[in-house]
Amino acid sequence: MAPVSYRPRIWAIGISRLNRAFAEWLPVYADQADFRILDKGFEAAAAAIAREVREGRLDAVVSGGANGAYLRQHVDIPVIVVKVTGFDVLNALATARQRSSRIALVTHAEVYPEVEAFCRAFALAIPAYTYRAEEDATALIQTLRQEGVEVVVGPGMVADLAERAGMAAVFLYSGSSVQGALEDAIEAVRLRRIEAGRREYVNAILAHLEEGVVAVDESGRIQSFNPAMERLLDMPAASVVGRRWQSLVPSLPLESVLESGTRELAAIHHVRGKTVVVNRIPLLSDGRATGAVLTMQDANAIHRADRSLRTRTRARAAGVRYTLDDLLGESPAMREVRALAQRYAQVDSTVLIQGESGTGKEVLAQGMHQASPRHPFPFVAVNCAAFPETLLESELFGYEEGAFSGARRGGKVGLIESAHNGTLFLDEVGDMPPALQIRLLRVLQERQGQPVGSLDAVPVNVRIIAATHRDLAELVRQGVFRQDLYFRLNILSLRVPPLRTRREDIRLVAEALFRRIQRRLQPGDPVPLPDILAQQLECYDWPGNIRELENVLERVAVLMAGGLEGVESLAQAARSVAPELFALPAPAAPIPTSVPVLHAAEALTRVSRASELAHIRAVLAAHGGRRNEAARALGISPTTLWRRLKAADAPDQARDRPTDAGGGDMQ
Ligand SMILES: Nc1ncnc2c1ncn2[C@@H]1O[C@H](COP(=O)(O)OP(=O)(O)OP(=O)(O)O)[C@@H](O)[C@H]1O
Repeated sequence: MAPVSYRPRIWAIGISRLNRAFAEWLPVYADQADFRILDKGFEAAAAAIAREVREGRLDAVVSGGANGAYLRQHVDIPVIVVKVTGFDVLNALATARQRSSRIALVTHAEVYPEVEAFCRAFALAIPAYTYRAEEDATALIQTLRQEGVEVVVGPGMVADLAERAGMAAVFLYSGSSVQGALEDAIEAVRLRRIEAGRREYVNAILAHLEEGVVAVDESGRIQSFNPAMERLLDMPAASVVGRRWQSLVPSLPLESVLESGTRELAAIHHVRGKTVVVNRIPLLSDGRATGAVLTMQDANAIHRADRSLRTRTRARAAGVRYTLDDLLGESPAMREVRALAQRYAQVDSTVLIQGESGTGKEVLAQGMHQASPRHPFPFVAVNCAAFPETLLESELFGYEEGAFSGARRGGKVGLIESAHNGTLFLDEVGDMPPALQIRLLRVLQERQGQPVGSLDAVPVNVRIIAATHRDLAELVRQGVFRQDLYFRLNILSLRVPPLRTRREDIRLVAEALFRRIQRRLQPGDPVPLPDILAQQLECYDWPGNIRELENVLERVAVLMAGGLEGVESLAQAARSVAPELFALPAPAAPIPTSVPVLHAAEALTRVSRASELAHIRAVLAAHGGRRNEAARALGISPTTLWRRLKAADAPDQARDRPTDAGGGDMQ
């Protein structure tokens, strides 16, 4: 808003008589404005004004007659023209009449209707003439002199010309009309500053909007053009303000809104290669449109906002629990994994994490997300092995309303889209059905997903981290995993080593996890891991890796929370809660003699499979054949346990496969 103390800077511009009148009246207003009298006309005056306006030193000018009319056309600030009232004219005529009866009235542009009416009413014949420019006035004065006119009544320039031509002259402007013009000029500056203050305020608000806004006046000329609109139309505001909107963007006219005074909302248009949503709103004053506003939004932005609203709850629910610091292990292999993960977190390339079950692949994926610039956005994890094919498809890609019977109203946003701007973690990617592999490949190649039943692909910005416990290269060789997808996923690669290959980590990880578990289970200071137990842990092979270690430690922690004294009782109790630790002569389990030695490589796989099987059987036995308990102890699901036993051709186990609900011996 205009500061209260602001003093308007005004020039009074006239020639001879008018300037004398200004000089007479200006002192009256000296306390309200800074005035300066300029004795110039037309082009010279316009050039001087333009200079001053450029420097920001002038707010308005006051002038009269043809000069005022000229300046109005040629300068960018308010020009207040001294107005001649009918009363002024009659006064001047009365003065002239005292000198001679041969009078002529010369006015700029128009003959005053009051004078005509007065002359008619009193049957007076006073010839009245008009002029538009200085040349007309000079020629007219010569003619009047030749016609014998003795007194000319007119504005300053006309009066000067008449005197120079040897006639008498009476100045037309009265003191009150000059006074009125000076007061109007002060008021015009004041209003203009208030308006400028308001415009600045509105522009400051508009500058912060994401939506493009243009405001036009009644004639369709642009008054405001915000930065968002500059970006959308790629036009700088400085070059468009004051121009006609219609000439800049003819495809989005505002004329109809200005004429009808009715708004048009949410119309879709294509402008400069973008799809935009446009609102056109008239600015009404007393029911009449005095301007209009057009707002424009990139349809993609609305789409994204809509999607993010729809997905917010889901994305939040995903949550991220781990950072890279939570990935325990100080062996060289684990240090290397953490260092690589830290580096990979900084880029957007797809990462493939390979490692046995329970080695911390998800911990690693979450840690990378947390260490990446995407950390404020969602981390969405999908277990590709956990869904039947069709369900996985709709979970991943979402679907449109009515895509299939049973489809939810309003459709459903897929997990890929939910991860927009964040990270999508595809766990067990090796188990992804072939039909979905090709769709995932498309997401990776084109960075867009296509909801089931929709023709439109939705652009997504996600970083993909995939993980598998399976040997993907081998699956490619067997033809069950697409080679092109494998290459796309395996851009950056991380291998998490199993715990048995880094035995030096076992104690350290176990101690840290033991503390963590105790803190979770009960308040108070955690007790250290008993040494006798730590030694036993170090001797074990950990087929279920850290997940299995965590399970064993949790059982021990529960046991110790119940109160145990003495090494003996601890060893005995540990034997009862974690019999698997005592079941095998670890670490170097002897190669079962039933494994025949063939080629070296094959023998190795057979050996590891056989030792795994022997171990599973031992744990199963230690748990009295209760598969669910044994699976939990091994850190694998009952289904996996069943599968392994079946693969080893154990028909006795395969017969009573556990149900998905984890039935069997669970209870
Ligand atoms: N290096 C580690 N440091 C600390 N905790 C770990 C580590 N590795 C695994 N864990 C713990 O083990 C459990 C299993 O980890 P995670 O789910 O990340 O394994 P995974 O390799 O993804 O297993 P799966 O292949 O079965 O999905 C988690 O509870 C995690 O806290």
